[in-house]
Amino acid sequence: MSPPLILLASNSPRRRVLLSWTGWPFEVRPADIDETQAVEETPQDYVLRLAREKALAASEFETETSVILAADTVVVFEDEVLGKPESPEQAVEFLRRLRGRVHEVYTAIAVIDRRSGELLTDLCHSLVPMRAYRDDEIAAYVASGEPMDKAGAYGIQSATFHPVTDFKGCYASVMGLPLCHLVRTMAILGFEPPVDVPAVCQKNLNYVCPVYRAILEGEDEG
Ligand SMILES: Cc1cn([C@H]2C[C@H](O)[C@@H](COP(=O)(O)OP(=O)(O)OP(=O)(O)O)O2)c(=O)[nH]c1=O
Repeated sequence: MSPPLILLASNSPRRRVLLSWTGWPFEVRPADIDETQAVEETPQDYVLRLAREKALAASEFETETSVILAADTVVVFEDEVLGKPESPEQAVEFLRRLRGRVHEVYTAIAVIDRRSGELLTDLCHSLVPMRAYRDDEIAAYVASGEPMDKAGAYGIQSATFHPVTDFKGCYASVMGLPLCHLVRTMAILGFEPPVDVPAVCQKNLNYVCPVYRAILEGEDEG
């Protein structure tokens, strides 16, 4: 089967970088939707719904692409969903709350096969331990502006703040796109990536994703 041309329905620069590692060709066209959480909606249902709604919104675009991909990431701490901070003050508050504790990150993906109209979703769950960074480190990180477009007000990938210690789950998922789940979902549609994605992840992130390995070996940890 010829490789799919993917429409990545996303504003996220991280998702662009991560998707580029799969070797699949893609175009980017963000889909803006209302991201309000519904009353009594669980974090899992919420991220899955947002990923699905972004993909469906993008399916209205005029495009030659054969697959649409959208995703959503949320941080969950003490049963509360922390999305992107609304102000620098809220970024400071989020980072103080998460400091020295473990929280959850959920990333959902939604994939639409435009040949059949089939829509598939998948969900990746990670437990993320934060280091006990100091208040002055928070202040410098928030002043850099970096936290403002990120769920929970941090980037696991930050080279200066490096907020996460001893993380063992799916790093790519916390960054915004679980490549393991994407490869699994695309395989259901009959698409294999042109490159060895675990090897590319290892090269770029310097670790072997245990979630990816579990999925490749048929035992899902995600
Ligand atoms: C927790 C975490 C989130 N993020 C980012 C990934 C997402 O871009 C963002 C979560 O917000 P999202 O609403 O999932 O995504 P987005 O608004 O950036 O892009 P779009 O909806 O158009 O696809 O936070 C990191 O880059 N690193 C992290 O460690």
